[in-house]
Amino acid sequence: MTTKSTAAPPTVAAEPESPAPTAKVQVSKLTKSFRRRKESVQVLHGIDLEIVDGELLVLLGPSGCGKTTLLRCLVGLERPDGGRVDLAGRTVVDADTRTFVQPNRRDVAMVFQNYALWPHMDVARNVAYPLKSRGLKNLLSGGRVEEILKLVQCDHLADRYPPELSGGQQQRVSLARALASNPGLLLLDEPLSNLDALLRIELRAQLRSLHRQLGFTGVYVTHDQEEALALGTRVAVMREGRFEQIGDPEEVYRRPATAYVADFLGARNRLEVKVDDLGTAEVDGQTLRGFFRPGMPGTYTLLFRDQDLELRGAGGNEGAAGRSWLTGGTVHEVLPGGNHNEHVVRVNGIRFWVGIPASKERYAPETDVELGIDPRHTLCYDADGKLVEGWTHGA
Ligand SMILES: Nc1ncnc2c1ncn2[C@@H]1O[C@H](COP(=O)(O)OP(=O)(O)OP(=O)(O)O)[C@@H](O)[C@H]1O
Repeated sequence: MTTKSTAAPPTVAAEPESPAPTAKVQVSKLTKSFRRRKESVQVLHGIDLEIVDGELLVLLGPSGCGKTTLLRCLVGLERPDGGRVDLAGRTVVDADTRTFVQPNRRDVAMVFQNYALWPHMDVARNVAYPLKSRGLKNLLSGGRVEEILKLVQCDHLADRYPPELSGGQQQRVSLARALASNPGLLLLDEPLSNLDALLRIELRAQLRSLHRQLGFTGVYVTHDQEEALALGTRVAVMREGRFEQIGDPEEVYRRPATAYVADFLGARNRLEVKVDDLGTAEVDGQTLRGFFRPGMPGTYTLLFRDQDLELRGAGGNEGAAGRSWLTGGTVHEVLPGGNHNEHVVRVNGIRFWVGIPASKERYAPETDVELGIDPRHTLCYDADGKLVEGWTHGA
């Protein structure tokens, strides 16, 4: 038998505290509106953000959610209406005191989607430009241009002009130009989105190792979730000018805090369910037993990633253990892919995308199928779109 102890809990020798990392970038209550015709449209709604030294924060979100506007406020190309920005302890924006430091007086460099190199300067002069304009003579004479061009594997292009370069080479050079002066903050606005798929992946890897080697502090804008997860030391998912979730990339991917984040990170298959007190879930006239634990009646949204769903022929009994099967499905279309064949399936008018490994059976259009769902690979959200934890025995 155990008895409750009334003794004071054992004391643990205090670890010597490591100094709290200081914020390199501190943004508070940042707001920004634009005038469109006669109306004012608010694009940033009181952004609060801290970025520590060496972090590469990725801003992820759909078109129009305010990612670029936030970057432009950080570099000084937009003047915020309200709030404050401190870079390395120096206030560069403070709406209350009407402080606004011009872009060339902030220690910030930016890489643009369209490279923005000076066409009349060769590569070496493009890269040297920020060193000259900031009067960084030591870096100039110390071989910084050659060094940084070598790092981005463009040293052999030093005397070429931008129009003579491929898109990938131009973007490497613009990265070298941005990094040349060791800026306190590097901003990257969809730098890879003009490149073809293979080059994107190659440059993504190169960017990651550059970040590892140089340890720069950066903010990287993209609407590509793979890019965000591959590059970010932290990921911030934006929605209509606010942060919906900020966190470790793995955490944001595994446990999206809201249905919006889950949907944006690939959980695009959706089932609305009504659950009774015993944990029995009704899905369009079908019943799922044992999926929910008892004692949490209500209406929930279940979200699934394509690769977490399974198919089997109608009336079949095969399939992985632990799955529940929704009957009455029909394969609508199949999109063959390299590793996965995407099956578009309809069950009672609800559309699902099911990614079946290419090594497994591929179902022809019009085949009657059942859809396998597994609580261990299901995300559950309440009526407000908030993540529900501990909703199933199976997870
Ligand atoms: N100068 C401007 N004048 C008026 N509206 C603007 C201006 N700049 C941006 N906007 C509007 O602000 C909103 C946010 O734009 P922003 O470029 O920040 O979005 P985004 O998330 O970067 O989108 P994308 O991924 O398409 O670049 C959009 O609705 C856009 O039309």
